[in-house]
Amino acid sequence: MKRGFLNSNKSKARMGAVSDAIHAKPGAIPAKPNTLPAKPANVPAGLGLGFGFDLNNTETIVLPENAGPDEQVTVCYVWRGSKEIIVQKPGFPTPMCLFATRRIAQGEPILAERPFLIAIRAPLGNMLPEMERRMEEVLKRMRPADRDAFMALHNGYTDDGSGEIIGRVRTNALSLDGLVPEPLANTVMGLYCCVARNISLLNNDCSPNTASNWRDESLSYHVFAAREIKEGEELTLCYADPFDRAAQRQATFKPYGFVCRCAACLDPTASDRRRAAIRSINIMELFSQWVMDKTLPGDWIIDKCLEKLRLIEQEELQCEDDYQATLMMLIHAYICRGDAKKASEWVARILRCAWKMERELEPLLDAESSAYKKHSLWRKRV
Ligand SMILES: C[S@@+](CC[C@H](N)C(=O)[O-])C[C@H]1O[C@@H](n2cnc3c(N)ncnc32)[C@H](O)[C@@H]1O
Repeated sequence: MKRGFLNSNKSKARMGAVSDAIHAKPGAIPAKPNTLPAKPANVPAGLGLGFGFDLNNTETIVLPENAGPDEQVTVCYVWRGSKEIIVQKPGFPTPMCLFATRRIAQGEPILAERPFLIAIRAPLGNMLPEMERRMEEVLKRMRPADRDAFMALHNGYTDDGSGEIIGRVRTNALSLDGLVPEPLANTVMGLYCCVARNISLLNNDCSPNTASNWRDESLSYHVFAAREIKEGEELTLCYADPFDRAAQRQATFKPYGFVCRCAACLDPTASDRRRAAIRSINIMELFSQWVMDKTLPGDWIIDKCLEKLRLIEQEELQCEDDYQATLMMLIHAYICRGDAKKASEWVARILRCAWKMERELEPLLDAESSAYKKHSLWRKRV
């Protein structure tokens, strides 16, 4: 999960769930890519690229439409067509779950929340005043308590013409994959962001201790512990791409009005070197090479994976896709070697990445499972 501009059971249970292991205090988010419905939603004629950034093709909707008075709702300022994408999702609106946790182990759910606002990512430049005016109308659709909570959020964009609302969105929004009608998806207009009461309070750390995913079917963000979180540790996410160099990340944080003093930013030379090394180890390519080239030692790819994993853990970047992808290659490597016992140990590790929801791997938890012998990679490299 990244900040929007950079990169929650009936009644109370639907409101979003905050683990009792966390506490929100003043000054204290590609999610799994969403799939579009099999049948494309009805998109009004004229909503296409040729029409450019035409705000007349937008609408304000409140979802779920028939929410009870104590159910969290989201005011969405979106392109026409997104409403159909959302309401046609199988299971929508799925009730959210309550989590009760104390010790925060890797993969434990911490917070599930339906945002109070989803909006088109604000355009820059001369569109800002028009966007701000439209957002004033959007805010009128929010419940008073949500509006108050929104306006109480920090605004770091006070001197770039953003306005009070757009400024708060830009400071606090998390980006959201999907939900954009087909003609606009994969364009500069094809990105939404959302603001939520609790998740928007997460501060930045370039080695964040949370990872999250967005679930269309409940219109909610879910935050998990990306690694073991100690008692008293602040919960964080990264507002920038953590693989950017430290200087580049600081430039990204500038409009937010802070200088990051996390461990990676305080020792940028060593950290930049390790982060570059993580990215330089293309584990998928190396895996293909190892499967084809039988002259390479049997444990060659395993050493590469372990090296990458060591660097990721040193930089505390378990929230990043590289971590889970490396664990997956280790599992594949052991399956290729016909070692179900070792593979199952790494399956147990990857299943702790609960934010990734790799449920199809569950049968491989049991080293005796017949799923191993049926696997397409079984004993491919013995
Ligand atoms: C999304 S808000 C986070 C919640 C905010 N701390 C608050 O009190 O509302 C983003 C703002 O928090 C502050 N912030 C976030 N991460 C920070 C950090 N690592 N160091 C200092 N300030 C930070 C900055 O003022 C930033 O504009």
